[in-house]
Amino acid sequence: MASPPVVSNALVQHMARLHKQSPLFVALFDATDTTRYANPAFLSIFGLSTYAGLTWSDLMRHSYMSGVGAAIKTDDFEAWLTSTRSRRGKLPFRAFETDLTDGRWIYITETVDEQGWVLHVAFDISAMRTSERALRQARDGALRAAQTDALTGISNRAHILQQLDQRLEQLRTSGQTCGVVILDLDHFKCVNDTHGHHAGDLVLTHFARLVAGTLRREDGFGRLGGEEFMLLFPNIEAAALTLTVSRVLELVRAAAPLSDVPDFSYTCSAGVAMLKAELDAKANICNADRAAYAAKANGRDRLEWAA
Ligand SMILES: Nc1nc2c(ncn2[C@@H]2O[C@H](COP(=O)(O)OP(=O)(O)OP(=O)(O)O)[C@@H](O)[C@H]2O)c(=O)[nH]1
Repeated sequence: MASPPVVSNALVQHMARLHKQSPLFVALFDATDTTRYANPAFLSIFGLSTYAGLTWSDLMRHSYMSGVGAAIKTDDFEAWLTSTRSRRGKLPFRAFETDLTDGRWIYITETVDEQGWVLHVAFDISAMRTSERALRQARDGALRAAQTDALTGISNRAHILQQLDQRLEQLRTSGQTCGVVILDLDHFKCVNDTHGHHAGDLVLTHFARLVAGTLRREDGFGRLGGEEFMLLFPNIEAAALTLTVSRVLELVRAAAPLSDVPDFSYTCSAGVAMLKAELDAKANICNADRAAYAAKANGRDRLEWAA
């Protein structure tokens, strides 16, 4: 059998030279979403001369603040970031179109490896027929809406379950482990009953943003329904998962999400499990669900591991 081609230094140098001169926008981000490579064309989008130390979120924030680069049309950048991050780097491949502040229109491809590194290759499609652009944009918008929870902006049930299937597949094919966590807000009915449904909505939105801010890019976070959420943590040890979830519970406990009621606080309970290759998606969810139920039964505001 022929052996796989060797990636020699010379080959790498050719690739680097070609990327440098290519009009394609090429960038590579590691699992923490820090830029590890960006060619001059990519940097020119943002009017930057270096990418050193910049994360993808930094690039987006830079665009938003300076008006150079990605056209980000929102009044609430942090909400936009939470929502966009819930779709970013979750599936092995996706492609979409976006516009730049200078009026250019680009087509972006996003390829994700099993270690959570993301390769972007994008190209300028400004010259392509504009008549079909509105249609394509509507299609991308519809896809985003179909994946997004309307209230919190994170993944909806269908999107997080799609990610769960993906993680199960990776566990079966390459042994890549993944933690699954069910988070359920405590006594949430009481929040609605005491402070009103609108306040309840604010708490849910606040919770989603707070938790999203603690996650790695490859982690999945979705709202299953009501006050129940699911998290997926690929490539994590049990001890680290316990620490991460404990930190989430701590942050929630310390939060004051209602500015009108400054002494209002809330808690949540967590059921934690590692995905099991021999179980289907439903049975894996049941496992974490049972643990969440135990956390409720044992007094709430705590995490329990699945048996
Ligand atoms: N404000 C608001 N409330 C919601 C939403 N979705 C579900 N709820 C409410 O969430 C509450 C969930 O109540 P329960 O299932 O009894 O659970 P709980 O009060 O959190 O009690 P425990 O889970 O046992 O701690 C219900 O009152 C629902 O009406 C939403 O989108 N917005």
